[in-house]
Amino acid sequence: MNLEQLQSIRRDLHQIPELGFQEKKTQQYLLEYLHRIKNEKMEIQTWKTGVLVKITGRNAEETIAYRADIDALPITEETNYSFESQHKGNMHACGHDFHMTIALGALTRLAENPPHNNVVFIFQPAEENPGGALPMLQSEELKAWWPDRIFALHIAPEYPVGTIASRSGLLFANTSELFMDFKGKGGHAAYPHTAKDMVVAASSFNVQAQHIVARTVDPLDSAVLTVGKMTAGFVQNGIAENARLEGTMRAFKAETMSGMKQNVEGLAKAIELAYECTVSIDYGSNYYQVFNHEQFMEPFQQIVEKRGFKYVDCPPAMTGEDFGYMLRDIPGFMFWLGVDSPYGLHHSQLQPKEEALEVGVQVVEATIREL
Ligand SMILES: CC(=O)N[C@@H](CCC[C@H](N)C(=O)O)C(=O)O
Repeated sequence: MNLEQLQSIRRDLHQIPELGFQEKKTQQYLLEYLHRIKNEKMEIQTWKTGVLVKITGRNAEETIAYRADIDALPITEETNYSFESQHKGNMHACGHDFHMTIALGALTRLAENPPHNNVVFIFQPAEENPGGALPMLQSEELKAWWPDRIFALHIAPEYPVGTIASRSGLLFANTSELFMDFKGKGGHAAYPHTAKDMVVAASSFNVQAQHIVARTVDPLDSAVLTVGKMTAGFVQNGIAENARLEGTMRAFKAETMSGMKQNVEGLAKAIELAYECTVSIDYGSNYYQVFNHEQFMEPFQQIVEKRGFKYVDCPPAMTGEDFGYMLRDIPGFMFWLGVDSPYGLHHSQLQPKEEALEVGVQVVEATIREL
């Protein structure tokens, strides 16, 4: 498969972004492609909206797996691509269209010329939300094809095409979503003393919550508390009875995350008292840290450099990934693939360079054959 074919697949997938566990068209697209190239070495099965493919190795001693996530984000695309999202309000703004295309490219080459060992390709739903990796790990389908080793990639807008970045040990943080509902008393804007204003209560929570990272987390440790969405009220001259904050917390250490949750709960109680309201907290999905197993990193670096690409030993990031659960249970690693976009992950104008597709396919194929 050449770059033109990879681009064509990526552009098809880019137009049909679907949220976690709703990836029906994406699954259909993957299955149609896989059945077109299917041969006697390949087996295909589905799990919810995901797909698993096994290629039997020539002389298999073990099984290596490669995981690609397939879901998209509720972001309205602003790239002006001729092939922009046909699902208004959803976008492949985290590069999962790239991840799937690279998997299909490597799979096609390996199906034509099978590797020594068995390989399982995992097209996993719901990475962004609510998390597909953990239930997939517990599924009969994956248990039947349980791999000995596993790896995955994520596109990296900040690195040039041809650069691969990773590290031994911690790569991505522990994460917890944060959903908070504030309930007070609505009223007329001109009579604030008769109401309990949840715009003020939720704003106050968000401003004060910034002290949690700044003043309760050891400066030599690292954590994040970000509210990405805030909704409240109905009208400009009314007082909002309800407000909702939606965010995420990140920490490199699990105990730091527990401490932050205690502080969030303490502050919520203080807001209840101060603003005479009720506050409920839901932590949504929590992802386990991505921790790369040391034994793979040196051989992987050699595989990358042997193909003429640049390997960078990078610092850990505050991104999260439910692939962390897979690495908790199966030895392996994850790496960043440079795609050189002026706009970052989760941005409505993310524009990864498509030349990186070929780099990804070469590295994934070579890793499966040589690691
Ligand atoms: C690589 C990446 O961007 N992953 C997402 C994972 C989201 C986890 C969860 N929905 C949360 O927001 O905590 C990320 O935002 O890092």
